[in-house]
Amino acid sequence: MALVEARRLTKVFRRPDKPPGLAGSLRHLVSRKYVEKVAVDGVDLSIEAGEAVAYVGPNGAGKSTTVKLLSGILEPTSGEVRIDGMVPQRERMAVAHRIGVLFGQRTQLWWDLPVADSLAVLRDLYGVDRATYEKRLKRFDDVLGTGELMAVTGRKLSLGQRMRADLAAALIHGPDVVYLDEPTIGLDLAVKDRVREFFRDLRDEGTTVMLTSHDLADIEGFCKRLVIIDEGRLVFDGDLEAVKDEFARERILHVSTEQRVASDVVRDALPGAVVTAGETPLWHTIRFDRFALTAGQAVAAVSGVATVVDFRIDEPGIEDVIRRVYSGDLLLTSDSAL
Ligand SMILES: Nc1ncnc2c1ncn2[C@@H]1O[C@H](COP(=O)(O)OP(=O)(O)OP(=O)(O)O)[C@@H](O)[C@H]1O
Repeated sequence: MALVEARRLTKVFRRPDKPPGLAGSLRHLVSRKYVEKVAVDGVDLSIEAGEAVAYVGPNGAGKSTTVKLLSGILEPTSGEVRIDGMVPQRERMAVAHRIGVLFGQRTQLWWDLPVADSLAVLRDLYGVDRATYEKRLKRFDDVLGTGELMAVTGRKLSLGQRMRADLAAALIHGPDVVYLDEPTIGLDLAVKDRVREFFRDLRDEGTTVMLTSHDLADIEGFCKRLVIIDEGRLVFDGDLEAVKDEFARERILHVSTEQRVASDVVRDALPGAVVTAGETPLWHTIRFDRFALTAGQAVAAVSGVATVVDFRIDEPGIEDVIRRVYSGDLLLTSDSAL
């Protein structure tokens, strides 16, 4: 059995449908109406030990709700979750020892306590022995620079400091499954880099990671598997590189020539490609289907009409893949990835 298993996982939220104002509140008192929101809709997901999975989707797609269901914070409306065979909603303490959760938008540090005290409370709660605790603190300090934050109270931390301290709090008990929900949101680039490096270390040590992020740079080079959710349903579950290869067919070649050549001339040399003017009059941008043409053939074709001085090729990014899934271009069916 996989380390993390969700079967037909569903969460329906019910909230009062209350007309605005006092009159509306009074009316709601006598005739209560509710609206239902299906936040997670029949999600099946299996994550093996050691996998790093990217969980992406547009705003309101159901990502955070899934993470809350997988960690036992929320009770599913139907379906079930198992973490190493245990149901997190029932075996709370046993599962809490195995998982770490970081919500980028919310802290789990105590507002009025110095970070050191928050971490010590968590240490005692999880029964982490002193030597292991000190070793982990040192490591967090080495990679995340948390040492300088120890004496600062939760409320005084800047966002970047808060995230680093929260990561330490999420991992102080050495969980083997970690859910990271928007872990780099609002961080400056230097802190992002440190945090990403830390995630790579975690993954390389065999920690199972599920990462939710709108910042696709968090995902590239970190997660092998991509899971996409939209309106509560999984619309894609597969290998990130494979899907990039299969669906991001377009290659973009930027080429500069010694002499000016009209785009039409280049276009005639490259039937099927889309040729537009580049960043300077000596550059052209050529979009082509990589299954129809190789980059070498494209460069050779331009060389036939002018002397090529320089070129570069843009690889398709994960943004392309996700954009295509959202636009319905990349439709997944039961006999493809899902
Ligand atoms: N406690 C709640 N009560 C009612 N509706 C909720 C609750 N929590 C989430 N929702 C709704 O469920 C849907 C999914 O929300 P969720 O936060 O899981 O999305 P998300 O994919 O994490 O979005 P984002 O990327 O914006 O954080 C949204 O329509 C949201 O408004």
